[in-house]
Amino acid sequence: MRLIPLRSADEMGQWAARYIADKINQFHPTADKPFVLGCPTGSSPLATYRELIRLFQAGEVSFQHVVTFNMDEYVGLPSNHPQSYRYFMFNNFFNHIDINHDNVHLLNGNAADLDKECHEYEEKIRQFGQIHLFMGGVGSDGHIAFNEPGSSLASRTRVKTLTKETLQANARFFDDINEVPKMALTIGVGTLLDAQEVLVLVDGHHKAQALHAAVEGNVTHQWTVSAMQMHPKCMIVCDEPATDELKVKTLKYFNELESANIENFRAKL
Ligand SMILES: N[C@@H]1[C@@H](O)[C@H](O)[C@@H](COP(=O)(O)O)O[C@@H]1O
Repeated sequence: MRLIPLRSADEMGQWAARYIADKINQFHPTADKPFVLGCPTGSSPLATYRELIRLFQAGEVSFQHVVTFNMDEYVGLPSNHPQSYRYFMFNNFFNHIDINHDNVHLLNGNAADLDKECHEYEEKIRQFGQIHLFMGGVGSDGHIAFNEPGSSLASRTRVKTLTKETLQANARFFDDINEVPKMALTIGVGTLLDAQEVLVLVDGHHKAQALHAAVEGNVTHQWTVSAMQMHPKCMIVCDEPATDELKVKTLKYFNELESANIENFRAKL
């Protein structure tokens, strides 16, 4: 696991966007060989999407041959609801880049048969072989996608009931906590572990315990982000407040490991 300790959420966005753009460009995607990107929603990836749009506008990356799969979606929200993850993705990202909308995959939280929807989603991912890079955020309770505490670390895409903590955390996007859907469709921890590479964004003091669990804790279904310790290629990008619960020694270790890369990245900004 790599940990990239940066200063701020904006800097995280610049790092992650540059990393994703470089990956796409190095892959040389074509219609027959698209780059498959996994996408999260939430406040954490906003700066990354903004920066990816800027890189696209500057001609530094194209999404013409990029296929996307989103991590999760609420159950029962109309697709044009401003808090649906479909709406979020088009509004904050897809409408501003050159992606072919046929290449966008989002779970349908209004499907008549939700289990079938989840099963078919996994099948669609398999048809592309593998997700090359899955970007994710983390909840303050350590959930990745909507894999709430207690989720099987071998889980696949399925319906999940959201915890009270998640409902409370996401209430800020709705007028009333009772409007937050109580269920969601989410890729599983196993789905994420199958990706070739995972990039996790962790920002803010309220995520400090989750970061501690991810980096210093044991692998446990209580903090599903900790499963990323078993991934052969996972990079966690964080800001300063998120490191509040890490041991000084841990932070020093990762700072030293990454200092040349971080200096190099800042020099190019
Ligand atoms: N299902 C989403 C997650 O995919 C997201 O990573 C997390 C953090 O959200 P935020 O980035 O807004 O803190 O919470 C939500 O519940």
